[in-house]
Amino acid sequence: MSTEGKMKMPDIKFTKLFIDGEFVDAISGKTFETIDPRSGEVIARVAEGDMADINLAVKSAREAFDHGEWPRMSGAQRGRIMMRFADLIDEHTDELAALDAIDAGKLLSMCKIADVPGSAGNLRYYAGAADKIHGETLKMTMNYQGYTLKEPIGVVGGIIPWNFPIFMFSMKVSPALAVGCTIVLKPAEQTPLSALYCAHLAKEAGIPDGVLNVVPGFGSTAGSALASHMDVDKILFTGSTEVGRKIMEASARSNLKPLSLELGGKSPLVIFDDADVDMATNLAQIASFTNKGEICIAGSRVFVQEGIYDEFLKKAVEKAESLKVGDPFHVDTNQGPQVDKIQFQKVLSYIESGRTDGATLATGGSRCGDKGYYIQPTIFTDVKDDMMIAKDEIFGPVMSLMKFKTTEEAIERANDTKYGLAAGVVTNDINIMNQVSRSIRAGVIWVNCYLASGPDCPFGGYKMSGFGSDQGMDALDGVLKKKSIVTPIYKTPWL
Ligand SMILES: NC(=O)C1=CN([C@@H]2O[C@H](COP(=O)(O)OP(=O)(O)OC[C@H]3O[C@@H](n4cnc5c(N)ncnc54)[C@H](OP(=O)(O)O)[C@@H]3O)[C@@H](O)[C@H]2O)C=CC1
Ligand SMILES: CCCCCC/C=C/C(=O)O
Repeated sequence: MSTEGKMKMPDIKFTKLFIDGEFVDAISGKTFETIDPRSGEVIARVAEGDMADINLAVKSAREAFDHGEWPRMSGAQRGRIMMRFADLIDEHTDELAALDAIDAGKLLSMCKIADVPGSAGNLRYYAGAADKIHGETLKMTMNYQGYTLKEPIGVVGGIIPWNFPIFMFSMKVSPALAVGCTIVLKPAEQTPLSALYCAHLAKEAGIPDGVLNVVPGFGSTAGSALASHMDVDKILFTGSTEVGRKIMEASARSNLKPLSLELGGKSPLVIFDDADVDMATNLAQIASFTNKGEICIAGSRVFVQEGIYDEFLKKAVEKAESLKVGDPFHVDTNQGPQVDKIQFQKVLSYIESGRTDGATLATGGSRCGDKGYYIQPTIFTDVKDDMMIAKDEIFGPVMSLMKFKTTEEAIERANDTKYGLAAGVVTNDINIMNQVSRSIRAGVIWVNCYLASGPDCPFGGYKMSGFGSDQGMDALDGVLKKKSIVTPIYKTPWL
C-alpha cells in the first residue's frame, strides 16, 4: 500500500451554506466535520444546514422561480450562461478534482479525467438542449385544436450521495437549470466541498441569485426537510433504497411532489464460454472495483460459464492482486480508501459474512494498513445466490464469482434480485447477446463493455432500483411539466 510522503491538502475555500447567492452560516450556527478517509482526520468544518436553512433556501428558490429572470429568459440565454459555468469548471479542474479526492477518497487522476470534465460535459449537453424544448401539435377529434407546452416543473430539490460528488451535482443540476427550474441541493454529509465550490462558480458564470442553492447538512434533518417541503415541486434523489423509501413517504405526507429515485443495485456481469478471457477479466475488474466498488452500477455478481471458469478465476485473482491500494493522490494508485469509517466497517462485515456463510476467499478479504479506510480488492468463489454477499449492495471492492452452465440458467440467476439497475454480457455470439440483453430486467445493459456511458445515455432503475431517469433527454422530461392548451376551431374543412 502506498501512503508514503506528506499528504496533500487542497485549499478549502468554501465551507458555508450557499443561499440566495451568498455564502452564509447556518441559522443555528452549527458546523460539522468533513473527514479525510486516508487518515480519519478532519479536513474542515462545514456549516450544518437544517430545516430552518432549508426553509430559507426554498424561499429563495421559490422567489427566483416565481418572479426571477431565470425561467423567463430564453433557453438560448440560459444555455450561454451554463456554457460559461461549464468552462469555469474546466478551468478549476485541479481544485475540484482535489476536493473530491480528499473528501471521498476517489482517485485524483480519475477525478481529473472523468468526474470533473464529465460534469462540465453534463452542463454543456443540457445547455445545448435549453433552446430545443418543444411540444406537440394536437389535431383533435372534435372541433378543437391544441398544442402541448413543456414548462419547468418549478423548485427542484436535489439530494445526492458521496460516491460521485461533483458528477452527481452536475447530473441533477444541469437538466433543471436548462429548462428554467430553480434548485436547492443537499450534498452528502461526507462530501460537501465540491458542490459548494461549484455554487461559487455558478455565481461567477452569471446564474442569478436564488436559482442554485447548496445546503450541506444531515439527511435526517436537512434532507428530510427538503423532501417534506410543501414548496418543493420535485425531488431528484440518488442514494440507498432505504432512504428512497423515506423520501417517498415524505412526499406522500406533504405535497405529493413527484420523485426521481436512482437507488441501489446488485448488478450481474454474465461471461460466456466464447468470451476473450483477458477482456472478460478486465471488464470484471472494472465492474467490481471501479471507485473502490462504491458505485450503484457495480457489477459485483460475476457469472462465468463453466468452460472458462478456471482460467477466468486465475486471471481475475492475478489482476486483483496487481491493483495498488493507497493514497488516491498518487498517480500509480488504483484504489483509494472507502469513503468513511461506517462504509469501511460495513464492507468488512460483509466480507466476514461471506466467510461465515461458506464462500471461499480467493483473494483479499482484509483491510490494508492500519490507518485510513483501505480494503483489499476481494474475490469470493463458491458463492450461493442466497448468501448476503450475493444479494446485498455491498458498496465496496468485493466480487462474488459464480459458475453457470446454460444461458437460461444465467438469465434466471441474473434476474434473481430485488434490484435492476445495470447488467453486463460478455460474448461474441449475437444471438446470446440479444437473448440475454432483452431478458435481463435492468435499466442499462452493457455488451462487451462495462460502465460505458455519457450525458446522452439515459439510465434509471427497474424494480427496487428506483424510477425516473438520469442523463439523456429523458432527464429533461423529469423536470418539465406538460400542459395541453386547447382552442375551438371553426369552419374547418375536415376534422
Ligand atoms: N445509488 C447510489 O449511488 C448510492 C447507494 N448507496 C447505498 O446506500 C448505503 C448507505 O449509504 P448512505 O450514505 O447512508 O446513503 P443514503 O441513501 O443514506 O444517502 C444519500 C443521500 O440521502 C440523504 N439522506 C439520508 N437520510 C435522508 C432522509 N431521511 N431524507 C432525505 N435525505 C436523506 C443523505 O444525507 P447524509 O449526507 O446525511 O447521509 C445523502 O445526502 C451505501 O452503503 C450504499 O449501499 C449510497 C450512496 C450512493
Ligand atoms: C451509466 C451511468 C454512469 C453514471 C456514473 C455515476 C454513478 C452513479 C451512482 O453510483 O449512483
